[in-house]
Formats: sequence, structure tokens, C-alpha cells
Amino acid sequence: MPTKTTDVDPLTKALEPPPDETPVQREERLRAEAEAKYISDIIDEELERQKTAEKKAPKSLKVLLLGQSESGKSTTLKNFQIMYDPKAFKAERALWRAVIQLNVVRSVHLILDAMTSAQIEAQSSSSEPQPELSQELLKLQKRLAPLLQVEQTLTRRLTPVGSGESEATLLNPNSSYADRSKSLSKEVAINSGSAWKGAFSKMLGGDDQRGIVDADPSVNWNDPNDPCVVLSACAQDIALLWNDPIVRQLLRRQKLRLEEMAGFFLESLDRVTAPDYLPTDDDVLRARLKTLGVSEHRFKISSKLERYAVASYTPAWVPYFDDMDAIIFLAPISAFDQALAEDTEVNRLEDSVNLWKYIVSNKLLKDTSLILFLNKTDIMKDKLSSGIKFSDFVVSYGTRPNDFENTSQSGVLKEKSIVPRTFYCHFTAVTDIQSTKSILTNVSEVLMRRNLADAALLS
Ligand SMILES: Nc1nc2c(ncn2[C@@H]2O[C@H](COP(=O)(O)OP(=O)(O)OP(=O)(O)O)[C@@H](O)[C@H]2O)c(=O)[nH]1
Ligand SMILES: [Mg+2]
Repeated sequence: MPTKTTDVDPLTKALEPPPDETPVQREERLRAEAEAKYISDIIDEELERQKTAEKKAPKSLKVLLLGQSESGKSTTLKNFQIMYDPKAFKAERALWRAVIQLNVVRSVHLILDAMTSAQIEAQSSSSEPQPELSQELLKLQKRLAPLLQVEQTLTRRLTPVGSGESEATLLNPNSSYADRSKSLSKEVAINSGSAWKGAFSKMLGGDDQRGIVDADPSVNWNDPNDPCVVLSACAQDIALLWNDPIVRQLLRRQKLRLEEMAGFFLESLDRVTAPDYLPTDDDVLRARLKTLGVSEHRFKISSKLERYAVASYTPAWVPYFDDMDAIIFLAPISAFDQALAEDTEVNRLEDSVNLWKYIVSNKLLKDTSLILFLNKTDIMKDKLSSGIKFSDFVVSYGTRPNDFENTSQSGVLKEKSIVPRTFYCHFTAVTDIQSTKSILTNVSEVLMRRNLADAALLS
């Protein structure tokens, strides 16, 4: 039926039935049209369904862990892993064994270094008298020399060839003890990628590829080249050294508080040097291995949500992370009496405060949730109760009581943000799995709720 109006659009015109349409053709055409509409409606419905689904299931959450070196980023990540990817965490247990062995060796070398510097000082008449090293200690010093080799072996195996990182300095195998002391101030560090894990699997498997370990506890623990052979042979001597009253006196004088240092295992020597030693969850959390660079991890938190956790600590990274939903900022409050390893002029707490100020005032991060972890509260408490005065390092603290309640509320780190936002602040000791679990659960819930609220606003 031709229409009489002239202002009809060309499309309608094109779709018009032909003027000479037969009843059969007409029936066929109507059937085809109905079918096309049916299909088109299904597509529309599907699109609509997808749109609603997208609104309901928000994009994955991206969380950045930020803080100075040794603030606890990797340790927090391990907690995420325990909670949301326990299989992967378990699988790496055997790899951490060697890290812990290296941590033990490092502690021993810190003691031996303290002895050496005491000997050197004793020779210069100007200094105050040093406690004299006993014959027994001098013998221990000699007997523990093989540990130098163990340290080199472990370091070499931990840092894959060509990792190209200057901080992951390999110790020169020909270096003298004094040379080594200098290089020891540099920690062993690994790239955040998984290259070191690959290198390790090979190492644990031995030269003859006796077994691909990949963290399977059924490693060949009887490998004669395993560092644990020397380590367990030295265990008794290490214990003698650590428990020696002169050593304790020396360490006190040099203000070396090993118990509070990262990767301290000397109180569990028998256990961690045993040939069949496999680290516990707590051991893995207390193990210390410096991370270089940024790593990204994905976790499934609920059936719909995934989380990225990325670790980094340099403000230079910040512009790359403006699409983060949240930053967990770690400030080790126990570090109030320490200087940065990379710049001994800078107090570590002050450095944390400066980094935090930079973050809260950064325009790129104005839509990012900020969660502050005032970490290492356990060490903080120990320090304060052992008589270290907070006000000696934070002058503005004045004469307030030197206890955790007061110092932790002193507001040092609670800087105001340039944009109005909610702050979440937690006192943490991320080496404590139980308390960290409830904090991380809480953080996840807050972030998911915020994410859902944002999605609702957009709809
Ligand atoms: N006692 C105690 N030790 C902690 C706490 N948090 C972290 N540590 C230990 O401190 C050391 C450093 O923690 P990491 O997680 O390696 O620090 P990081 O921020 O990843 O440091 P980098 O990799 O150098 O950037 C590790 O040996 C941890 O076991 C804490 O709350 N209490
Ligand atoms: Mg790290």
C-alpha cells in the first residue's frame, strides 16, 4: 500500500512492501520481518543484561602496597597470599628455606663484624676500653669462617645471573673478611619477578636434576652441596656465639639490636638449621629478602572480585599508579630511632612521614582510597619498654610518657589530606597472621563496599 505523504524517510521507503506483492509473498515477508525482530529483541535483551551485570559486578580492585624499604610490603603480600591463594603460598615454602638460611648467616656475620670492629677499636688508645674477647670467642671466630662460603653460595644462587641489579651485589669470592664486611651492608635483593624462584628450583633439584622441586617438600634434603650441611655443622658454635655474655655486651655497646632486625632466627637455631627443616608459615613471614622493582599479583577475593596487589616504594612510581583504587601505605613506626640504609643522614620515621605527605597531597591520587598501616607495633612496644626514648628522636614529642599508647597517638603520621577523604588507619604487626587476617578482611570489605557504591553512582 503506497503512502501518500511525501516527507517519508528513505529507509521507510526502502522497507515498504513492493506495490505488486502477492499474498504469498506478503506472508513470506511478514514472517521474515517477525523473525528479524525476534532476533533483534534477543540481542537487545542480551545487551541490557550485560550492562546490568557490569554494574552489579564492579571491575577488579587494584591495590598498591607502598612504603619505604623494610616497611613490610612483601610481608603484607604474603598475608594476602595465605588468605586468598594458600596453594601458591604453600608451594613456595621450600624456597624460603634458603632465604632463612641466608638470614641466619647474615646475623652471624653481623656479630663477627661487631667483634672485628671491637678488636680494631681496642688497638686505638684514644677510645674507651672495650670488653676483651675471650680465647673461646677467638676460636669461634675462626671456626665460623666457613659460613662465609655458605653466604656466597646462597647469594649467588638467589641472584640469577644477569639480573643486572647493582644492589644484588654478589660477594667477591676472593674478598677478605674486611672487604666482605663492607659489602655486607648491602643486602641481598631479588627482582620482584619470579626469576629467582626458577633459579632456586634448579638449585634445590641439584646438578643432576634429581627432582624438580618447585616447592614440593619432597626435595632431596640429602644433597651434599646444600648449605644446610655446613650450617647444621656450625649450629652449636653459632649458639655459643649468640649466647656469649661478652658478645651481648659488644652488641649493646654498638647499639646492634639483632632481635629486632629483619630476618632474625638465632632464637630458633636448632630448628632452622636442621637438615630436614621446612619453614612454618610464621617463619616465611619473618624471613627477609629485599624486593627490587614492582610486582603484580592477582587474587580472587570473592567469586566476582579480583585484586591486584603491587609493591613499590619510590615516589617516582606514583604517576603510574593513578588508576589504583586503593593504596595501603606502610609506615614502620618502630623505625623512629633508625636511619635509612640508603641514606644514613635521614631518619626512617621522618622519611615515612615525607613519603606519606607526598601521597596525601598528590592530585593524581585524589580518588584513591588511602589506608595507613602503622606497622611493626610489636617492635615499637619492645623498644619503648626497653627504655629507648621516643623524644630523643622526635623532639616535638616533649615530655609525654614514653609508652605505646601515647607515642602511637602523637599524630606524627596523621597528616591532613588536600582533598576531603576518609582515612583508614590500622596499627599492625603484619608478621602476626591472625591479627593481620582480620585487618585485611576489614580492608577488603571497605574497598568492596566503596567499589559497589561507585558503581551504583554510575548507574
Ligand atoms: N616484628 C615484625 N617484623 C616485621 C613486621 N613487618 C615486617 N617485618 C619484618 O621486616 C622485614 C622486612 O619486611 P618486608 O616485607 O620484606 O619489607 P618490604 O617493604 O617488602 O621491603 P623492600 O622489599 O626492601 O622494599 C621482614 O623480615 C619482615 O618479616 C612487623 O610488623 N613486626
Ligand atoms: Mg619487599
